[in-house]
Amino acid sequence: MPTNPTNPSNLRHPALPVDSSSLSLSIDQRLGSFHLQTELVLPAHGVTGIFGTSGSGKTSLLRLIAGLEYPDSGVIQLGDQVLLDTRRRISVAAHKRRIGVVFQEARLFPHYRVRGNLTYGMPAHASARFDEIVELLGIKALLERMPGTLSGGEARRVAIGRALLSDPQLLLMDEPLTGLDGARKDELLRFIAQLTKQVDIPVIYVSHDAEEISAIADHLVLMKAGRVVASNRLNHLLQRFDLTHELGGFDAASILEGRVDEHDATYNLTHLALNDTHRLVIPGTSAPIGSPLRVRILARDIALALTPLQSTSYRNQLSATIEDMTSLSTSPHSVELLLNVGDIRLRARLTRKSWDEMGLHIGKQITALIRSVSVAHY
Ligand SMILES: Nc1ncnc2c1ncn2[C@@H]1O[C@H](COP(=O)(O)OP(=O)(O)OP(=O)(O)O)[C@@H](O)[C@H]1O
Repeated sequence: MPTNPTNPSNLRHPALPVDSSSLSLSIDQRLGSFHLQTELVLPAHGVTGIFGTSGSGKTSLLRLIAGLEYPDSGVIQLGDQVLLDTRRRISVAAHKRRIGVVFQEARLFPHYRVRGNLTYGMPAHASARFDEIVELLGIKALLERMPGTLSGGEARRVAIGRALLSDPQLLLMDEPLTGLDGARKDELLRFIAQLTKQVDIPVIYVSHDAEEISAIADHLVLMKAGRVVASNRLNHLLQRFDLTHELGGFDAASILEGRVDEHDATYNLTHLALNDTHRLVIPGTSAPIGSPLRVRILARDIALALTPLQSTSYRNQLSATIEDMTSLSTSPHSVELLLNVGDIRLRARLTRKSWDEMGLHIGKQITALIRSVSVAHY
């Protein structure tokens, strides 16, 4: 990779607001007829999902951050460290960026045992974390195995371990679940979601799978044709009616974070506290009491009633106010609603006929009905 670019562009890259360890970037790159023009400031903690249709520029963006590609012009800064500044002819080499990368395929060294793969590129000071990370990834029994003998999920976990042991300041994951089948994919997805909570390294997670992003991301960057359409907290973007189409693939839904309050062993249900006053009954989980849990409720899985119902199979009845409503030209039979449940926002979808017949309006108090069996948890 060149360190003295000969093509400084005349594009202006405005100063970006930088938190102590956030990632900020301003990139301009032409790849054939494709033009990546991206300005972003990403959080220093948690998982940022990069979502967009095929060819929107997700992988190109990741490769630029990793230092595997060099843009026509741009600035990339991780915390107070400038990784790239084409105008000042600064470019930190990929291997010096302290960025761990996990690709679509594990890319393990075939002639090294798992142990050798894990320690490859591990700085001496990171060796103290070897046992902890091996434990966390559940790969102790695999240490003496050759990569060719591993299952896809095992190999992916080793690749994640190798990236973590390189002592990164930032972890990039490019579709790390590609090619895994349903059960293994779910298992590794839950595992990565847990891992990102335990390891306080910011993660950028590229995927075109809405379910994966819903399970894992705190922040979402929505890309289209090389540009950032929106960048904000996942929940915030999911509430935006105007992005319903852009978030194609995401069913209109709400992501809620709660705490496990109680397990009902008789019926295998879990009670989740959403806040001081609201609870949800969801399918049973093994999550310990008090632990955080994320749930996703699809807009189409919420029904409304004017008053609480007495005899009903709906296990969840939340008192709510209609905060906003719109109709989308793509579905003229329905209306999109935003419900206010205390400090929580819920998206709901009804037929326009129900909206009219029930005399609903913005500001009206209603009861939101949610079937327990419809709630997905991660
Ligand atoms: N070296 C290159 N030369 C020409 N075009 C390129 C090059 N690299 C990428 N592109 C084009 O840039 C666009 C963005 O590619 P990129 O791989 O970043 O998209 P993506 O969002 O990751 O897609 P996918 O979800 O399919 O992996 C595509 O149209 C691709 O064909």
